Amino acid sequence: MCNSDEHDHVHDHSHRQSHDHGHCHSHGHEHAYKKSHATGRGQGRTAGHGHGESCKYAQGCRNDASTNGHNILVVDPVSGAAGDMWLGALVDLGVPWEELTEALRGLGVDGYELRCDSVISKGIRATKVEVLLDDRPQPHRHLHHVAQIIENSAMAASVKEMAIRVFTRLAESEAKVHGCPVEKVHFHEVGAVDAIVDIVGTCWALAYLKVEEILVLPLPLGSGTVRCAHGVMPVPAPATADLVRDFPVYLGGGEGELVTPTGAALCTTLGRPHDSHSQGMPLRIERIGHGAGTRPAKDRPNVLRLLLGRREEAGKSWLVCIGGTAHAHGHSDRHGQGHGSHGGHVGHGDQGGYGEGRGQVLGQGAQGHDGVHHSLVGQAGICLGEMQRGGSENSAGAMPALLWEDVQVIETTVDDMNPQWLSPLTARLFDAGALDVQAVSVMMKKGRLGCHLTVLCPPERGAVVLEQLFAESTTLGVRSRLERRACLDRDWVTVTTDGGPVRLKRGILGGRVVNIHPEFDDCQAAARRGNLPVKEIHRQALAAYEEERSRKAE
Ligand SMILES: O=C([S-])c1cc(C(=O)S)c[n+]([C@@H]2O[C@H](COP(=O)(O)O)[C@@H](O)[C@H]2O)c1
Ligand code: NI
Repeated sequence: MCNSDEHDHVHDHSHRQSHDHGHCHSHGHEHAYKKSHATGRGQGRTAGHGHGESCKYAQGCRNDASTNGHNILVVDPVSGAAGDMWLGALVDLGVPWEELTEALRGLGVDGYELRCDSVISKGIRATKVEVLLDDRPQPHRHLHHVAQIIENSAMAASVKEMAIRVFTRLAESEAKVHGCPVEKVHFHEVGAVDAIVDIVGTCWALAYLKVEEILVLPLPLGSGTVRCAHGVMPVPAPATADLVRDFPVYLGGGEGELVTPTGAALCTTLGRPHDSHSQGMPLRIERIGHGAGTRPAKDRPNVLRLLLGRREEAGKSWLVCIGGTAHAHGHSDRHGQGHGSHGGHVGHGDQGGYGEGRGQVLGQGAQGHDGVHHSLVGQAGICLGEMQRGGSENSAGAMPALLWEDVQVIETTVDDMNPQWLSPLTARLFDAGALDVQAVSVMMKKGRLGCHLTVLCPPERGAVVLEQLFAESTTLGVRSRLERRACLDRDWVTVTTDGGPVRLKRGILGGRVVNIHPEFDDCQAAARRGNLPVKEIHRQALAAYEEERSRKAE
């Protein structure tokens, strides 16, 4: 889809293509039992039924994000992901159709009508959104034209930014694939409207729902080939293959093209992969939406499923077991989505502070060894119940919210390492991003005195930390787990002692100082400067702080 003299093939992301989420088929879904409404451009032209009413089966809209935790959207590509499926699923979640179409009309793009139907796909009710083009000719649009359309609209700046970001990635992938500069990429006349509606509509809807984080489950890429304007292309389509780099995918999962470039651009630009770091994330599912694709469902519903929930930071938590059934101990599949870990949480209540309580596990999205998405809607093993976090977290009402974050814990035990190497090892681990390094002496087999090392690091530093651990120690293997840690807010105040300035680190909970600690390095430096014992400087620093506090209180 590059518009250049030397490279002139037409990029027809077109309604008239015959790909699987194909846009040209009238109603490929099994059975449209309620025609909700359609709306057009211009004077709010209505086609279909009941313009002005909401999709009857869509859940009531709500955009009242509460203050505790944040809104998270889990993308479950049951049968793939395409732009129209995204939009359908969001409407199904409760995004009001009238407001969405009104916002899209504000783009000033003519020549199409939008349609929203409630359909049944393999026993699952879903919302199907279609962009129906009329005969008006469409201009060729390059990335900058699309960006201009979006910029000129009255949408919120955040929506514009998101949509342009998605389009830019799409165009960059096309440029890479077709070997042309990104400015030469053009969105073919028909496909451009489709993509504009799907991408801008999706970004608008995500902002409407106040979604703050998007997690994407492994994407089934499908198989075979897809026919488009310039011939037959392999599945995944080249742009899709480029866009899903760094995201968990699996080959197959159904015949034909399951993830389109637009669907891939939305998932991978706005979301992050659901991986070991988000396993076990406490989440309360509030709404579920299904967006239907066009091709007829075969062995599973042809839907994209969106789970909208709240990632909770304190108090009651729900556990979503994604990528596994509700086993306490299970197996892991070849996609690295462990099956057992969450069951372990529920059974033992020993990780991340989640107590035993009444376990709530939603098993879904399990993948078998053949790489096929086994757990279909309707087969998902759901054993739900409320689960309380253990310990002081239960008293969420009384205790101010804490900031919870993921932390990776890496452990190893060695009995053959020169203890002198511990010091450089520790330094390297900190350089690699470790938050803490602990070493304890342990008696190991054959009566050998060894060393048990525990390294804490942010999950994203895990790989680099591991590399250093293997490079600088004699270990042949490590254990790793993801835990949750809660930290107090911190700030610094500086006081003057007889040895000079010393900073004090304060720990703050709900606006109250609950911890205060003179920084040891500062105390040591001040002690040297003032030729005083460190403990004296420590005492002076606390006294100076107390004095200042009392003075301010008066
Ligand atoms: O026509 C061209 S150049 C074309 C390129 C690509 C690449 O991956 S490159 C893909 N497609 C197909 O177009 C349809 C529509 O995709 P949307 O994302 O716009 O829905 C789809 O089948 C692509 O594989 C066309
Ligand atoms: Ni292309």
